[in-house]
Amino acid sequence: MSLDITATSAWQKLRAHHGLVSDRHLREFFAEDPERGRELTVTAADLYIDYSKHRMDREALRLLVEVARAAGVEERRDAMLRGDHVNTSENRAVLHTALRLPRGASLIVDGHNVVADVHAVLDRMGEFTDRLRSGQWRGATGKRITTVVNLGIGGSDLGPVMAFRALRHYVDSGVTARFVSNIDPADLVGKLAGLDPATTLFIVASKTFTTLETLTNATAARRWLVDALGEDAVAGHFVAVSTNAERVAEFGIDPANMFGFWDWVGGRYSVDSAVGLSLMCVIGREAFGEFLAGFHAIDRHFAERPLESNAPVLLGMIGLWYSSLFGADSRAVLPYSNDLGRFAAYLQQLTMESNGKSVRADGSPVSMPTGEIFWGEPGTNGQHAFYQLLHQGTRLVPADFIGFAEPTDDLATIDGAGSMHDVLMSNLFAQTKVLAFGKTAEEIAAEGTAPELVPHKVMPGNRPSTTILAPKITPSVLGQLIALYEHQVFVEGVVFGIDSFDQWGVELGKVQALELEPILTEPQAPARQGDSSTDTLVRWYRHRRGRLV
Ligand SMILES: O=P(O)(O)OC[C@H]1O[C@](O)(CO)[C@@H](O)[C@@H]1O
Repeated sequence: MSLDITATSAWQKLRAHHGLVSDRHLREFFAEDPERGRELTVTAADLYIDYSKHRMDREALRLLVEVARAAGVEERRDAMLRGDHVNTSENRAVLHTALRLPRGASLIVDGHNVVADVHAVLDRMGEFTDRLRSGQWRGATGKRITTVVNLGIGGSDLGPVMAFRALRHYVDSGVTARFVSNIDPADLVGKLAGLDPATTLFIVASKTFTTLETLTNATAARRWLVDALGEDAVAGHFVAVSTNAERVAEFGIDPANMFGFWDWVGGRYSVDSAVGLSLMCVIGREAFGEFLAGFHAIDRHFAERPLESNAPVLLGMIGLWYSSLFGADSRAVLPYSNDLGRFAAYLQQLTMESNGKSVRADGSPVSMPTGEIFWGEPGTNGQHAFYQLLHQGTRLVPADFIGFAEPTDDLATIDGAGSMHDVLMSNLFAQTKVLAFGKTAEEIAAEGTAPELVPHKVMPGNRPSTTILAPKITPSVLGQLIALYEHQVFVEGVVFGIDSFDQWGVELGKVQALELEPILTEPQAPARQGDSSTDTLVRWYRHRRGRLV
């Protein structure tokens, strides 16, 4: 039986305490507890995390930790880390943390040391990328490969594409990358534009090697290559990343050019597996090793720190405080870094595919809202778009601000005296301050504002945020940030009592799309799907495509 956390005394105490503090303002919390800005912080590897601007006192934090304990977060964490089958609906271990264990470590799962397997694949990836980057690996015409095109979707795309952008300063060898995911042909056509088949290598990345989008794009890419260079060129221009050697071979890729991983790596947890091959191609094996070391540093923090000072536990429980008790639907992720422009999109799969569930592991219905909706854009762009709602809207949107001490690029300000990066960071600090403390009607009136304008200008404040600071975007820091969110998702999932590692909800749509496709394309197919909306939409489409009989 899965535990219903809401039936525990720990939850009831938390709920009761929420009733006492939920109407209080962050201004009051800071006035009563002036040290909270210094003390409600935690350091995890290179990350400095300030969680003081949350609508809670220290007692609420204590009770949140009590709930985490009552839910069995420590036991479930340890079970995951040692390879128990915590993905119960698929009866699988969940071992993305094994992907970043250092060489020489040992983790015996079902009688087998998985760390040795992980490093064997990493070594093969390293050898391949060394050859590619040094120009030893040549295409069919003898030319060096200058572009790798990753063909994958979901977890086989979002991680590499996000990290490639974030780590653009580490692209160092004349090999660059492009990423194609969508079955919309515009994606492949757009990304192939300007590429020379002779200098292009495709990485077909698919855990299952059955995903329609990826196999369709891979087939189209193969045609593009063969049309230019002939069938014999395929071997030198296609490699695969998958757990399914049989399907890879069927597709025509030599299994010698396949980089494997295992069913205990979930797609959305796979950027640090062979799925990161495209990233390794452009940043090299050493930088990729630093990326993995960053994940591992947070894994250790998560495994070893008491819950009271455990960053993923605290942040996961704070997320739950808002989603379960304040009814907040979403969390904004606001990196003050243009290079993290795809970070929110990456987190959307991580958090929403993991925790968007309605039943607990034993099939019983959940007793609280699950799955925070993650969204966001880099600052300062978001300030000129949706921050109005964050500041004065009626919805409560907790936000994660992420910033860096050192810029990846810097330029002088208008007067030539300052640094644009300093301006960027002053915006981050200003936004968290204004969100938390706002500006009262009295303060606005005292500035001589016309009385009728005062209500429009009131900044209510009491809008919570976490601030995560790091020295610089390096491969290690990026790994740390990803692992920080991976483990938050896990913590929340344990409290919900759900299986955070399956994704049954995406299957039916795939099946129905396969059923509908011939109805859209075959003129003689009966255009009836049984419901009047789908029938009418299909008829509209067939009509516009000249296929209406
Ligand atoms: O790597 P694959 O097997 O092609 O799957 C791609 C993505 O599709 C999903 O299964 C969802 O449809 C994701 O979980 C996964 O990351």
